[in-house]
Amino acid sequence: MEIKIKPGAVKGTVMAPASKSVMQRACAAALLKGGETVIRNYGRSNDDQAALQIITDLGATVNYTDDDTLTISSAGIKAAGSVIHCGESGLSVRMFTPIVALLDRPMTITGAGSLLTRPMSFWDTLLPQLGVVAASDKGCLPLQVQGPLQPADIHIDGGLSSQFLTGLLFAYAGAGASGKRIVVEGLKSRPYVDLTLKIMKDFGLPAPVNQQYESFYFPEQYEKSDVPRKVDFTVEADWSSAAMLMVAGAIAGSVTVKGLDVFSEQADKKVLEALQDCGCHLSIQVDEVTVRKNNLKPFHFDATHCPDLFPPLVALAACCAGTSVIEGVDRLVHKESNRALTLQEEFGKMGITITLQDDKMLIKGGAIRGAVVHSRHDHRIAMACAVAALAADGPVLIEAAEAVSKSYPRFFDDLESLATA
Ligand SMILES: O=C(O)C1=C[C@@H](OP(=O)(O)O)[C@@H](O)[C@H](O)C1
Ligand SMILES: C=C(OP(=O)(O)O)C(=O)O
Repeated sequence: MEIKIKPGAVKGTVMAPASKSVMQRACAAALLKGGETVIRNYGRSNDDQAALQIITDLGATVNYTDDDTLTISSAGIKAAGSVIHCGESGLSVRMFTPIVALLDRPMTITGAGSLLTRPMSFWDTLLPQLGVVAASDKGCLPLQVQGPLQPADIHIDGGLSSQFLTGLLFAYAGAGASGKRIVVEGLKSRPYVDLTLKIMKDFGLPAPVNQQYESFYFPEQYEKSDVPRKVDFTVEADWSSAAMLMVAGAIAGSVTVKGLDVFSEQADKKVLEALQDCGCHLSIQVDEVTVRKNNLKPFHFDATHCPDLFPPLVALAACCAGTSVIEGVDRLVHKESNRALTLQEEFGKMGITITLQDDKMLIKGGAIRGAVVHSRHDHRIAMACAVAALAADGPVLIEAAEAVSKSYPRFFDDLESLATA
């Protein structure tokens, strides 16, 4: 699908979509908790649908109650088939792999698109330490696993992705880990682990003690949770998607994003710091944020623990008078695309110069040219190009724009609703 974005001002209010990071975790938690779970404001992205399909294939029943609500019923993990399909979701494959390995039978875990080339060799070395026979295909999907996983004291590397740890924390809880410790070296994307722990607690799962992100300890005895067996859970709005809309406001008019929780654990809430630093008008209420255009000055931002902010912040930096610096480039290699390179190449087509220097990205703000760009099948590249197009000197045609459905299927409708001409 090709989408043409015409430059122009934006003005209006948009309700942020549900967070896929929260929705997918809620699916895992509902499966492991058992009993009935009501999920309100459920996510509709492709990644959310992948998670719902996975828990269905692991024995849960999903019923759509109304337009906003679904109910998950689970009687523990049971697989009817032997293949689990994770679509294109990195979180789903990494979170559900150790959960699938709780089963005492051979299972195949696979996926599609960019997920087929993302690194999974972590499991080849880690799962055998937990009594699981595991084999990837030369470090990639499909993965073959045969459990049951038995929690043990382990030492892992947290530098590549936090998602492996998220999966292990859920699986340890599901296996009733007691007196077991996961020691983590160099954990990145830390707020995502906070989100995991929060959702575990919301669902009454036994959560470990977080010892300064260096070790996660499952005590021998837990305080009994007072969370009822039936959980009624509302999926928060997504700060990652909202960041795109806020940047649209900062560079091209005025946008209010509603539904956001300013007390959220979500990593990408940190976008507010960059918006503050670049000098746009910012009004932050408890559940909405308004961003208005102003003369924008360059900013310096560390995205090591919130890597998904690179694409919207590159669009923002392209409109700042000077060179902005974003740190944490190493975190981008294994996303849906190699995002540092795809940002450099696609923004280059729009006349924006991006230099990669060690772990830093330098974005020289300047005139944005109308151009033909390609999403590279990466949702955040498609959205970032669309937002930057608002400030271009001519239309920007985005090829393979359907990529946005991975996280934000309504993105182009919402952007269009903000157009003033
Ligand atoms: O746990 C999550 O929901 C996510 C964690 C992050 O990945 P890494 O931990 O690999 O950085 C982020 O980039 C991804 O979009 C979602
Ligand atoms: C990297 C992302 O997601 P995942 O790793 O879950 O595929 C993303 O949404 O930008």
